[in-house]
Amino acid sequence: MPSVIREPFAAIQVGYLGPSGTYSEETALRLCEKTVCELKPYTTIDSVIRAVATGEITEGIVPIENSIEGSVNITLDVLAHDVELVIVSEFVLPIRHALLTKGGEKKIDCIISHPQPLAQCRNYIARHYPKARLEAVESTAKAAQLVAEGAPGLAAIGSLRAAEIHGLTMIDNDIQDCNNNRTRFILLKQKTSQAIEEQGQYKTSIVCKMNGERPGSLCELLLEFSRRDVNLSKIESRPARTSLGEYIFFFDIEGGIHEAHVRQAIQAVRERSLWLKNLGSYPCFVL
Ligand SMILES: O=C(O)C(=O)C[C@]1(C(=O)O)C=C[C@@H](O)C=C1
Repeated sequence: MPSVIREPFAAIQVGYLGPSGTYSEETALRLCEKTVCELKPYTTIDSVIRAVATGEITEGIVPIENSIEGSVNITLDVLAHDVELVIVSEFVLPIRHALLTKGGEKKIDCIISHPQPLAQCRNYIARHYPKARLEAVESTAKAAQLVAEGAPGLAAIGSLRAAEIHGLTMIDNDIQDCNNNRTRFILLKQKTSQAIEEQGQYKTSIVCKMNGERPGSLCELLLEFSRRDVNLSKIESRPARTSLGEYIFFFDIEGGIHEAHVRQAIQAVRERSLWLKNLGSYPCFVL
């Protein structure tokens, strides 16, 4: 199977975090299985998102949340502050990390990976390589590339697919701190009138900055959902970037914008907010 589908005249160009061998690429390949599209690697997650925003590519696939380490902050921050894009679908990928070296050596001085996998394998590293230096790079495949090009004593944390692509040897597998490790990816597009099929379970993502913070403000905002029987599947706060201690809130709402109670709850929350961005309604991922 080619690692990148190259269709020079494809109307859909999907950007992902490269180089070849990342979990993001694996997700992009699965998502694009049935479509003719050109897959384009980028060196960072934010450059993928920004390339969709400028129209350089039509779609971008980026990680947003992991079951061990939580939110991918760069994705949340760029979506909230820097671009006007919508989420059109989500995909959940099981993540199984391996420890990879060039010649199968087990004497390791330095472990290289993306910050998320380094955190997802924190206990394993502390138990087996407490003295190893940790080095964070842009992606797991970039780490594999560096190990392949570097001196002995370097190890990468990444997938078996990355090992195969970059010619590394797996010295330990399934090293993530929890077995059921999963990362949720989202597919982003520019804002157009979103087609909703009105079938199946939908999810809507929003981000807002509350208007005023007095005792009970967040509780009153949450009541707008509960009063309308709208369930939330995720709440996350991030710095508002206005002042220390000021936050913005991300909500994942069960239901689509085509459902009246969801629309009304969002409108009520908008009225309690300084600003609110609708990040899109999209079908829930089902395994
Ligand atoms: O480095 C990669 O392989 C990626 O696709 C990035 C990423 C992430 O940012 O969370 C994706 C899934 C895994 O959780 C680990 C790393």
